Amino acid sequence: MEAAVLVSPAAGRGRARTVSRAVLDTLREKGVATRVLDATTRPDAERQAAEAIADGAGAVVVVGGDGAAHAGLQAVAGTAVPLAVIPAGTGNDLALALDVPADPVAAARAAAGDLLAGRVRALDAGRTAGRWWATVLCCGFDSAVTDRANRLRWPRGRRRYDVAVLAELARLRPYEVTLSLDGVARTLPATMVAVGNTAWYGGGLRMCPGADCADGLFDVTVVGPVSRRELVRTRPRLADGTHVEHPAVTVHRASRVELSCAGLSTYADGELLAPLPVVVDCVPAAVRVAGAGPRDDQLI
Ligand SMILES: Nc1ncnc2c1ncn2[C@@H]1O[C@H](COP(=O)(O)OP(=O)(O)OP(=O)(O)O)[C@@H](O)[C@H]1O
Repeated sequence: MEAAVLVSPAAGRGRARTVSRAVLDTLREKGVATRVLDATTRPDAERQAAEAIADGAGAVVVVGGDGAAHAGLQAVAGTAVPLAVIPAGTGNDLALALDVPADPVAAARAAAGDLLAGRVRALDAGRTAGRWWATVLCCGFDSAVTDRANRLRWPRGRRRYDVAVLAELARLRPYEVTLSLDGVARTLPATMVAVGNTAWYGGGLRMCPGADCADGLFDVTVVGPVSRRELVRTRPRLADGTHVEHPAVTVHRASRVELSCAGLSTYADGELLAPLPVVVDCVPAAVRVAGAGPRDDQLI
């Protein structure tokens, strides 16, 4: 078994690079041969992973956060080649949803055990504008914040997001969104719409708490019109998913979601995906995952 290994150099502010040595040692000690890819950009990572598969690699192992998993996903989705996610980013929402051990070495041990035993878990994946994604696709307030943060030249780092949040809060108004769920369309005022294949996004926020990544359906959380005060007060409830009890929030299930609204973009797995309008399809069991829980054989 040879695995192509993608290390996301910037993930977790360099943590992925730091832990990659121990991860590689663990994979090799367990008997997984490794082919380390030296991609420096995400498109490069996607291309190199696809080439490695075409060249016979039997698995793709990503070391990093959700952006790294997103890159690996483009190469493996729709194939029989398994993906293993070693959490080393800032958010790691896919690893959380898959019950991957939080410690990178433990995650590598679990991945190696599954790869060598041929044990995989099937994961549904979202397909939008020719891209695959695994966690949550969102548009509305959060995507506007990210768009604004990306446009800002100053300040840098986390504070850029704080400035963008304040600016978007100042101009908060519901978007006029046309949302179609399995062919049934409605136009409604929404602060944001989140389409969840898995529950978490944004680094541990349980946006779509009931999402099951193996049921062939998305959980769609729609946040209707809310005041600034309500938005700020309700946001902490994202940590445990109880925001869905707020009267302005509705939750739906569908396998095909169509979204349109002028001026909004969509993000999925934390990465910019496409401007609206988009069609979002849930592709059942599109990905095979190694190293995911629940497992009772932690010591393999
Ligand atoms: N193999 C790679 N090589 C270069 N760049 C990558 C690679 N994988 C991902 N990236 C890019 O690097 C950025 C950061 O990586 P990543 O998302 O993995 O870490 P993070 O942001 O720390 O974690 P998280 O997304 O879970 O919060 C991403 O936006 C992604 O586009």
